[in-house]
Amino acid sequence: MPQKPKHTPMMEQYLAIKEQYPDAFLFYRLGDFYELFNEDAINAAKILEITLTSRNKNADNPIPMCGVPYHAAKEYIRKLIDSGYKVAVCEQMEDPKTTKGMVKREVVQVLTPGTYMGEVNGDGKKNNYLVALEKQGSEYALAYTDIGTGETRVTLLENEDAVLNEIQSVQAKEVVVQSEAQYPVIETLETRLGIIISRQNGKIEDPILTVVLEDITELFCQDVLRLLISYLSHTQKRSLSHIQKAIRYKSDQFLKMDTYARRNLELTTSIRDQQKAGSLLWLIDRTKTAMGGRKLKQWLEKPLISEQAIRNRQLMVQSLLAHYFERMDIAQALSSVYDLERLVAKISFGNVNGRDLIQLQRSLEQLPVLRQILEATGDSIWEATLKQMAEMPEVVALINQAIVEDPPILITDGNIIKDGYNEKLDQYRDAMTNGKKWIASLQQSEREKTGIRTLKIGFNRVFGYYIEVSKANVPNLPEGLYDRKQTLTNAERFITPELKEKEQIILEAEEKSATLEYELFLEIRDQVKKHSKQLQLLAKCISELDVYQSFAEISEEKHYVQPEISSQTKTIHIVNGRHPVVEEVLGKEKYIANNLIMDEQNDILLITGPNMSGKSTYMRQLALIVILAQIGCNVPAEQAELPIFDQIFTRIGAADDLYSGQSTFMVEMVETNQALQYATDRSLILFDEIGRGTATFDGMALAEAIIRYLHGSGKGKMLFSTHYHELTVLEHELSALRNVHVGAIEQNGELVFLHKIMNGPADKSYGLHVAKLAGMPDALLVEAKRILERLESNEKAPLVTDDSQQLSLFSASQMDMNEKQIINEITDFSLENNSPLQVMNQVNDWKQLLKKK
Ligand SMILES: Nc1ncnc2c1ncn2[C@@H]1O[C@H](COP(=O)(O)OP(=O)(O)OP(=O)(O)O)[C@@H](O)[C@H]1O
Repeated sequence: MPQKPKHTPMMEQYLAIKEQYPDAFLFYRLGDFYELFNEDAINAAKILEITLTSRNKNADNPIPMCGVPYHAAKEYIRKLIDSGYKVAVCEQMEDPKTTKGMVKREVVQVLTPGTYMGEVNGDGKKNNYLVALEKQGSEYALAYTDIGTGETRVTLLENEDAVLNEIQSVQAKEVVVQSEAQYPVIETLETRLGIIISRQNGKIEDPILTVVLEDITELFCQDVLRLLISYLSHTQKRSLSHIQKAIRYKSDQFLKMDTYARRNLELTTSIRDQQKAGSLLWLIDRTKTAMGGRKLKQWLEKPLISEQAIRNRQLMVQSLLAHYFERMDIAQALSSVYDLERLVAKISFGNVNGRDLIQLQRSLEQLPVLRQILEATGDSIWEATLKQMAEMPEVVALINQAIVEDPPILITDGNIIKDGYNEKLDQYRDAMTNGKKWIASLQQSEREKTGIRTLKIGFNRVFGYYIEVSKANVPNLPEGLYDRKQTLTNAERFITPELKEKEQIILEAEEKSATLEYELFLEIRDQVKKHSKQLQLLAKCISELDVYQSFAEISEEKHYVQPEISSQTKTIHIVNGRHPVVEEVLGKEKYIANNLIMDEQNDILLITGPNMSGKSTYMRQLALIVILAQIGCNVPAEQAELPIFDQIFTRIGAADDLYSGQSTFMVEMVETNQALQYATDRSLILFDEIGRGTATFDGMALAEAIIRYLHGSGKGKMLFSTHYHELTVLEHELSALRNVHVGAIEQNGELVFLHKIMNGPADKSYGLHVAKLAGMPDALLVEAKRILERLESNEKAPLVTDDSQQLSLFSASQMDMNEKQIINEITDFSLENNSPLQVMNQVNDWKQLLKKK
């Protein structure tokens, strides 16, 4: 049997630890470096662009190796996490200087994309959620938490679509499942959406679980939370005390939008580059704190459907709108508030430093100010907020008394604690200062004593304090005055017993004071930690207040109005509505506001109009107004009356499905089908040019069939834009359908888009106008016009319901040229512009033509 290559004891230790963390890069601490070996080293060297070397270069099996200095490790770890990997940090648990044999090492934390607390990319206005998922029968339980804020939620979902939707809506990078779990959605998450799947045995006990499960009664929800906490416990290996009790939510408590809709409507990122710029969030975000920014994003992703809850938010916004100066003061006070949520997490996680505590103090100092302002409004709606915004004077006082104004980043180096806070520390400091003063005065007294004006006192790490006399002056020293310590080329160094005694006092005091400061700091931290729950509640209040003032600010600046919302009505009545983002980009003067009126009976608006005239903008405008209304913000319109919608379905624009690589037409059909299946009488459906992705007849047939299917099906309100003018005749037949069009006129030979929505179907020949403007040959345009007219005369009846249409079209092509010409001329012939005599002559011409046949 071949012998296994023998490893050094260190490698044995490394391999044993690595075996426990197969899916993470193991950062193995070796002195001042973290080293990586084997596969880890090969891969990390590539990703981190660092040199790959090897251990035992000359041996038969050199071990690939690379390393990063410990003080720079943070950046490297961040890079790996950012690229979707995990990192297990393995530290030396003993001091190598005082340990005989192998130093004990342990993994102290596993950093993963879903649990990373540092900022990966962004401005802190984004949550980083870790999701846990379980399946039982056909049902799923899903829980998530942001370890940086402790916020935790759990829900039950009934199918795979709902799971994918929820996970994408919280933008999770990592999903935890049970160790042995195997079901299709896991594969979809991993391969199609590129989400990291982590496997975990859900049985690790952690004291925080009791808190997390406090309000959760359903066993299945408890299970998935247990899995979530197990994973956190396994990876973080430290106090999770800031994780909050889980909130059970149901997805039907919020306005539902699937991933497509959210993406199409560009709520939090633009379609073009997936960045915040150009999105609705980008436009309306006037929050002053990072936690306010996160709250706004959460609200935008989950608009409300409860009339009462929406009205509540509206009241807060109106109160702030009515009190301009108070609002300005609030905004200013909020600008001095730091990220309380993250500070609490850091405090309980144990990685808080002096600066963080100063930030906490500064934030808390704004509380009385904020309370005073809210009270000054005299509005009773702030009562609940005021109750929750408890001031914490003892925390402020503690930090104020204990921590210096500008503490260092490290908590082990001293200079954090203020003078006067702790007697012992003051004594050490006195000893240090007095000792140093004594030494400083020593130089003067010794110079006087010896008459050597160049004598000086110095300090080095090896010998401590010494008296230095130049070689030339040494003979002038009285014999036996000092003890000789060191000889240099040009000087001699001496010490005295008294000097050494003082030195001892200083060094001891220095060491003791650093240790004491560290201990005191930990005590203070624990003191503050006791207020975690209160601080979290405060963070919630402040972040909401921040969103309200943000709503008020944008509403005032952009002249948005408070919409009248009601779950009773089915009428949409928007006067001079605008698309908030397009308006912002174009400038208010250039944007043409439009009404959108759909009464109880009118369920479908069929929108026609030339390309680029503004059909999809008009449709998106409605969706964005609805969403703004349901998050409690004012809306871009002069007046708005809206029902409360439960879901928004969209099929808009040409956003290819980049994630799944499906064809555009397939995506179109998938999206359309979602609406057909799941829409209710309270849903909003936006269909933009359904059928465009396939052949004309296919497309038109599908479009008409979809309209017919939804008409009278009681599936809410639908806006349907189309190029197929043929569909406009449906208005005669379908009572709940109404035609509108986007106006355009020809002016000085140019087609001018009015961007104005008008009643009735569009004029049909814009396509030809555009072709003419593009300079196509006249002959071709004449021919196109003839063909168009022929098609139109053949297709007055809707296609799908009349199979013979295809036939009559076919027979039309069998006609001879003369007949076709006559029919075209008859169609073109204007009775109004010809005298009776001219008409008779013309008819005669046609008869002659027919005879020639
Ligand atoms: N109400 C408006 N006021 C001013 N400009 C507008 C308005 N609506 C749209 N536009 C401008 O017209 C452009 C085209 O709008 P949109 O994409 O909505 O047209 P469309 O009719 O849906 O086009 P297509 O049929 O090619 O999809 C927009 O980018 C915008 O610049």
